[in-house]
Amino acid sequence: MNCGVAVIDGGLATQLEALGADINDPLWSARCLISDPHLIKQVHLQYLEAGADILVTSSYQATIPGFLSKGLSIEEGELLLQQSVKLALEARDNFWKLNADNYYSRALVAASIGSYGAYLADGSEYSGHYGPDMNLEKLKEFHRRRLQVLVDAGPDLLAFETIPNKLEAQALAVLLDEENIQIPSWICFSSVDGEHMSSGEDFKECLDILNRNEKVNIVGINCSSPQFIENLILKFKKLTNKLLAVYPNSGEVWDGRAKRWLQPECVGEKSFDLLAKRWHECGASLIGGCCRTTPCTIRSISKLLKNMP
Ligand SMILES: C[S+](C)CC[C@H](N)C(=O)O
Ligand SMILES: N[C@@H](CCS)C(=O)O
Ligand SMILES: [Zn+2]
Repeated sequence: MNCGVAVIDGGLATQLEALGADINDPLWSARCLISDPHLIKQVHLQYLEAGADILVTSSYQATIPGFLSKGLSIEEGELLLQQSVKLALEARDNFWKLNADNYYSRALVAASIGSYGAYLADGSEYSGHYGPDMNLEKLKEFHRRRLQVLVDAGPDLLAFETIPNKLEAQALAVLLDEENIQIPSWICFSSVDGEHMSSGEDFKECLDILNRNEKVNIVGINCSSPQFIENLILKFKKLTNKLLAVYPNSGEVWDGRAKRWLQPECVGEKSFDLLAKRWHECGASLIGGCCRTTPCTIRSISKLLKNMP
């Protein structure tokens, strides 16, 4: 990794869609694990080509209960979770065999673990409203088996993504301890106002909890507007000494009911790559893109941050 920065890949689900996959489904991108695994590998290869140092797997919305509701067995669901890691490891290894030269680094594979809200498939990863019956134990049990299966499949790290509230972050931190996870992990949050967690809670209380947990190596923001990121990095810098990861979306806003992306009310003037340079200057160490960002986005970041030709 060059210059103290690692480039994370870009949107996986939305790039699968761009390649023709139908992800309008409660499983969202995880549907492709059943129907189009070759497309998942193709997207991973596109991001490697674009200079990504870290590939995030296709398991964001892949859950055992989600697969069960499609009529699959527990064993079949677990195999699909393993497959998500295998596809990324194979893409990484194939690409590295052909491209172990000056400007590519051997990429790492981060197993994606989307929030409980992602599993609900109703956009609640941007509200954090999980209902009055939700509690720490339920969130731990929701996440436990998928975490075990993904870790056993051999990724280099874990990427908890689009976490919208403090309770879920706390559940994940406790789970990492209970399961004695030995690979590094990041926990990234969504924010819809650029100041708070999506739930409206303060980041401070949440980061105070994570600061006490050594299994969480990296914290940050994903799938939120790029316009919010600089302010949030400066905020996080005051609240934690952990490494910071930022991989915002394109700035479009997900309408969870209509299941479509809406144009932002106000469009910033700076391009994504220039913003990314600023995020690095402000202290982010891992930088990439989330939904609706593309291999072109990642190539432009790689050029600017790592001097990739
Ligand atoms: C990050 S959002 C665009 C993911 C999709 C959502 N969980 C859904 O299924 O509608
Ligand atoms: N890693 C997931 C995040 C969705 S918010 C993806 O890129 O599809
Ligand atoms: Zn996203």
